[in-house]
Amino acid sequence: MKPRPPISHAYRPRERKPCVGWVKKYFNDCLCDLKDEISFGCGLVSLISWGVADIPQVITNFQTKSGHGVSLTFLLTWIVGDICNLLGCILEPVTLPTQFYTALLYTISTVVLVWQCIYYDHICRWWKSKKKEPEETVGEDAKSQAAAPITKSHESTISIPRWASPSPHRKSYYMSARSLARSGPSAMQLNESSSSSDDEALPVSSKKTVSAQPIRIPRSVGCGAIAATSLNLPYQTMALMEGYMEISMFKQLQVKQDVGVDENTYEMILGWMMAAIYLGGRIPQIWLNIKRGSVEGLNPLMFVLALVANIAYVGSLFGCNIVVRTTEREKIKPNMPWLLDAVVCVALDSSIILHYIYYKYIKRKKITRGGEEGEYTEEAVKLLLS
Ligand SMILES: NC(=[NH2+])NCCC[C@H](N)C(=O)O
Repeated sequence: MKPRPPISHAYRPRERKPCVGWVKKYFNDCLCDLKDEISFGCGLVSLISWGVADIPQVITNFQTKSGHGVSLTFLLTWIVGDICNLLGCILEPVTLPTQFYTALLYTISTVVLVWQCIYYDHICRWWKSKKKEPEETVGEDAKSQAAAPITKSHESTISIPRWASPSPHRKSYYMSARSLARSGPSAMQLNESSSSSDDEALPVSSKKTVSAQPIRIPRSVGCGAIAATSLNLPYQTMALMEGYMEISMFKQLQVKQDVGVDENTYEMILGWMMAAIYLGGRIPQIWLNIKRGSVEGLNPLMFVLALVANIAYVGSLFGCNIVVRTTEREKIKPNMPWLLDAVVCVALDSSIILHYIYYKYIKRKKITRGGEEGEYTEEAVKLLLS
């Protein structure tokens, strides 16, 4: 391990202003010039974007009572990547508090999202198929009664519910750019009913039938879980903030005891693992969209927010840590996994957003134009837009 550069000299020449009180207090960071402020601002944008990124998808899932629009494999890779990232934050002696909080925030929100998808797509289905069995028996009895010639029509009709759902920087010592950069990034669109090309391919009559018979799933469970998680979050976060402050003090001590910065092998392994997992995770989502030829149930805002968060993360890295704060080229190397991850994620998220635009607007227009009669087309448009 290379000896850590003397902490106290790292940024002192650039210190011109006193630290900003709340930044010092809550983020344990000191902004001494405009570049620091830009960097911190980018980190903050990234933190906020990540903090809310999953909410649109959570809302869409709640509205559709399904998580089929988003790939569960993609979300699970996010969680695995997040765990690597959190471990990296804890191991890294010079991690910024913004990084740690961001990582914690998106891990929690992604856990909520995954839980919701599993709940709607697996637990609910299983539970309803269990309930369905006795009801089907009743339905068969009803059918045989209906077949009897004397039975009146209104008595014979027993509707059987279909339960199956459709589917930085530290002034006191050298700071790794990764700290800010890690505060990463996804988008959502509130109240948008997503209509897939699968739906679009359906004849109008069958679409009407589907919309006339909404699948009813009790909301209380999903609501309760989300509310409970959200209510608990501030308290958990406060406790974690306190915990983090302690860890960070301990880490500062470590730094002073000349712990190496650049060549933390475990951190690098975790960093590259995290980057590979995050990047690989987009593939199942892209594949799902292509396979279905549809973006039904997917909230694009999640990816728009991820895009903003990743761009802001790169901005915070380049804006201050790597280019400005650190002049030594070799300091870029340890931050490469985070930098590469954010840059490639921007490209992949852009492609997912383009997919969304294609399936939602361009492909839909083509289908609409393909209508046989004016009336049919208009009606189809209304249904598709609804
Ligand atoms: N659960 C999360 N949102 N994790 C953040 C992932 C960050 C990573 N750069 C990505 O865009 O995939």
